[in-house]
Amino acid sequence: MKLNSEARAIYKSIREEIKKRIQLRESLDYLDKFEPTNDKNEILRRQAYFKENLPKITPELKEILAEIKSIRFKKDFLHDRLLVVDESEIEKAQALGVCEVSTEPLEGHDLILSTIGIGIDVELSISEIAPELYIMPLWENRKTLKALVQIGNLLGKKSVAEPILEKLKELEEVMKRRELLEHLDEMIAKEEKKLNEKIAEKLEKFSLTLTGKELLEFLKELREGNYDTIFKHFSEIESEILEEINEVEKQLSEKLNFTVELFSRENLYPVEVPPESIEALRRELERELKVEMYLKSREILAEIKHLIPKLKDEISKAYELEFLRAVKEFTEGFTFPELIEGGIAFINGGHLFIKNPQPVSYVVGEAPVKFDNVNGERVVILTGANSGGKTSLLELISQIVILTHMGFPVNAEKTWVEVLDELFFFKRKRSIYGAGAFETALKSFVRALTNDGRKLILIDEFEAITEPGAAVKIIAELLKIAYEKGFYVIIVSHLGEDLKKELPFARVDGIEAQGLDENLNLIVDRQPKFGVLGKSTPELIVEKLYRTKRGKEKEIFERVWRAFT
Ligand SMILES: Nc1ncnc2c1ncn2[C@@H]1O[C@H](COP(=O)(O)OP(=O)(O)OP(=O)(O)O)[C@@H](O)[C@H]1O
Repeated sequence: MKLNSEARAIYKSIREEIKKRIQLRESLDYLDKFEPTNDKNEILRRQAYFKENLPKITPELKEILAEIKSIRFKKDFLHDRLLVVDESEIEKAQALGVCEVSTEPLEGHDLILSTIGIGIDVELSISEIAPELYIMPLWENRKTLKALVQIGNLLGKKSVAEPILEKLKELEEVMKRRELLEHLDEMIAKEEKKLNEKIAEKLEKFSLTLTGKELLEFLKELREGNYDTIFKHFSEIESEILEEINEVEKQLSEKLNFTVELFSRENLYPVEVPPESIEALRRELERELKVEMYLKSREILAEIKHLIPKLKDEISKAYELEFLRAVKEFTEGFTFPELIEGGIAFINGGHLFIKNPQPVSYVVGEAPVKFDNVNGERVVILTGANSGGKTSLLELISQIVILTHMGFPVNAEKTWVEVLDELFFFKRKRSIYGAGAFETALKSFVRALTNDGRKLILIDEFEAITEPGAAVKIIAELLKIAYEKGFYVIIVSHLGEDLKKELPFARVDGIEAQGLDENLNLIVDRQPKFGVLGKSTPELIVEKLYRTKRGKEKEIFERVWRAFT
């Protein structure tokens, strides 16, 4: 379906409304599949799709879907491992491109894998050589997996994320240690500090327990060359300190699942861990964890690899579900239009961008709905009060027509729409006057009339850019052409009376102001009266000014107002 630039702007604002409700970037692509179309079957197909799927959306899905992230399995070159293969396999192994390949063991790798029995046995496949490339993205996206499980439960379809998560649990232990390794320095520094505080306390207590009597005893033993006793006394404290050190090392070993000997026994106070010992420990731990990580990943992958294509499927289904959820949120209270031939009509349509709009019903052409004073007119002149809602009505009609052609439910209680080839919306340009503006407007209006096809042409006050006399002639002639070509036209005009004389086939509708409310605001019935010329009621504006102004101005407004009464 073709839209002129102002109709396209309305389409864009509708898209924006849906877009801003979509929480996942990947779901935005679905919106592109719903461009307005003039293919009736396609519209019916889209309606069937929404009718089937929108009821599945429940409110709980919003929060769960927000957790979904795409899981990317990227190929990467792992520098920590070497693959040793036979001369004949070298090309194939290199083509995998995931790690260094050689025909003999080389120095400097944490992991040696091999097809010829030098190191851990592997086959020539990425999942055997670098299983972490699959397992790590899954591990890092556990939130997505959990969300998929929840979505599955809500929709009554078991998710493959469930067995994947179950298997990934086997990785928890290694991962915990990996995390500890990241904080190794802090952890050791903390233990070191705690230990030194404890030793300081012990030393202080010990020095207090050395009484004067004991001191004299020591001197005696010393004189007699009885060093053992003295040594025994002092070594008590030394063994207590060593015990403390052992205890701390035991705890660290348990945490890291690795025998740790860090503290120097040479210097007992303050105890110190030499930086090179920490470094050596880190290297050792890293190496061990790498091997463990590799083996566990490989084992897990062997069991879940076949589930990955299904998982990818589920994720793209989740993106689609998020699109549908946003559509459902946007179209709450909307209904599906019926596709008919011969006209466009709706009952109680609500403008999308007016807060608490008064619902409006409208018809152009023939539709299976009866309104008084309506006889299937295809050309309508919309007249009436200033700020009555004429422009807003044209916008509402565009919104309903565009949503229909997108295959969406529409913002009205009941709707009938003929499938169209083109929608034109000519907006009034308030600020541009003069020959240039007139010429441009005339050209685009004529362009809208040239080709054949099923068209709806909406025009907002064409006469504003030329003088009323000429405007009647021009508009009347153009509307005759539109009528002859079978186009639907709704034109806002203050020249309703004059145009009606020229165009017997056209209907004139009117939006009317009913008076002023207690705050002197215009009370307008936004529902146009069919077949009735709408008065523009400037006397109400005059009355408002007379009632709100003071002094000399008030007197003048009063005189003008009296002229109406
Ligand atoms: N159905 C409605 N319900 C509530 N408010 C509405 C409705 N239609 C229009 N309005 C409000 O009325 C005001 C005037 O609307 P609009 O500009 O469409 O009137 P208009 O008849 O085109 O005015 P003008 O004669 O100045 O061109 C706007 O503020 C709009 O939000």
